[in-house]
Amino acid sequence: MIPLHHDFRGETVLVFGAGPVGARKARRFAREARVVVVSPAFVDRRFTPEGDATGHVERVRAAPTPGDVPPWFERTDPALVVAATDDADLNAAIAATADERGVLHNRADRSGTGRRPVGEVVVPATVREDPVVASLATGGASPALSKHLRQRLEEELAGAGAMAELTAEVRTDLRARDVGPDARREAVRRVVRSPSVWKGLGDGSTNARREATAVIAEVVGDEQ
Ligand SMILES: C[C@@]1(CC(=O)O)C2=NC(=C\c3[nH]c(c(CCC(=O)O)c3CC(=O)O)Cc3[nH]c(c(CC(=O)O)c3CCC(=O)O)/C=C3\N/C(=C\2)[C@@H](CCC(=O)O)[C@]3(C)CC(=O)O)/[C@H]1CCC(=O)O
Ligand SMILES: NC(=O)c1ccc[n+]([C@@H]2O[C@H](COP(=O)([O-])OP(=O)(O)OC[C@H]3O[C@@H](n4cnc5c(N)ncnc54)[C@H](O)[C@@H]3O)[C@@H](O)[C@H]2O)c1
Repeated sequence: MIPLHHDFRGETVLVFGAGPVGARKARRFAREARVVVVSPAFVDRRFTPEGDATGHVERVRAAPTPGDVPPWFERTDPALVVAATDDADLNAAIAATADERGVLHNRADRSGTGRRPVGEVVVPATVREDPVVASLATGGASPALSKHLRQRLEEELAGAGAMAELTAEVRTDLRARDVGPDARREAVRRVVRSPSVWKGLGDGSTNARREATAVIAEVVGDEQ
């Protein structure tokens, strides 16, 4: 399986089932999308989006049968549908409806590395250091391992978002100074590898910027 990144801003994600898994997926997608969760029961779960997102999750109390599934697609026009109920037949009907309509779908009740239709997506564990995002999956083999590796990567990626922003600025500055592409590439490479810049990011962006300027000067001189 090959990971891709989707932009869900302005889109709707339709989730069936509000157990721990449905709630987790709803929080995840509410970071960007409008999320509608359909379930007969909502037991004491958190539905506020992850991170600093301001979106919200719409909860609809209903217990659709497989035959009731298509009208939900018409009502909400989803970009992605999540089947997270504890009813295998219903989850299968949700997946089949999505497949017929060419809508991306995720089945919470199916793991394993067997072949999936191309519209059936797996939700990875993610580490976010905006704008950096790392996703981990095990081809459906071991979600517990994905979670464990995600926790380990969280430490590894601390500061990566700030590094992405800093190097984007560095690239823009070097372009403005008419530094040629080879020197620019070398300077940016040295910045992302520099322990002193990473350390500076931990201490605040002014320190990081100063360290980066010193590293860049080694490549292109220090004229402004
Ligand atoms: C990564 C993560 C993302 C997320 O869901 O947000 C995610 N599962 C997470 C946690 C987790 N899931 C399970 C456990 C208990 C330990 C265990 O059994 O292993 C734990 C750990 C825990 O809860 O501590 C059990 C489980 N998972 C699936 C089944 C279905 C089945 O086999 O029937 C069952 C068994 C149900 C049963 O038998 O009872 C199915 C899927 N779970 C996936 C993703 C997809 C594969 C990703 C991959 O390729 O690795 C896939 C295929 C479909 C999908 O959901 O997209 C999230 C961690 C988020 C984080 O913390 O970072
Ligand atoms: N992907 C994962 O990480 C993962 C982890 C554990 C379990 N699972 C699988 O995913 C399924 C969901 O897990 P869970 O722990 O949240 O289960 P759960 O049993 O706690 O929740 C199931 C939810 O589905 C709802 N539901 C029942 N009938 C419905 C209907 N007709 N329409 C809409 N919603 C309906 C229930 O009210 C409940 O909110 C499990 O059955 C299991 O197979 C997946």
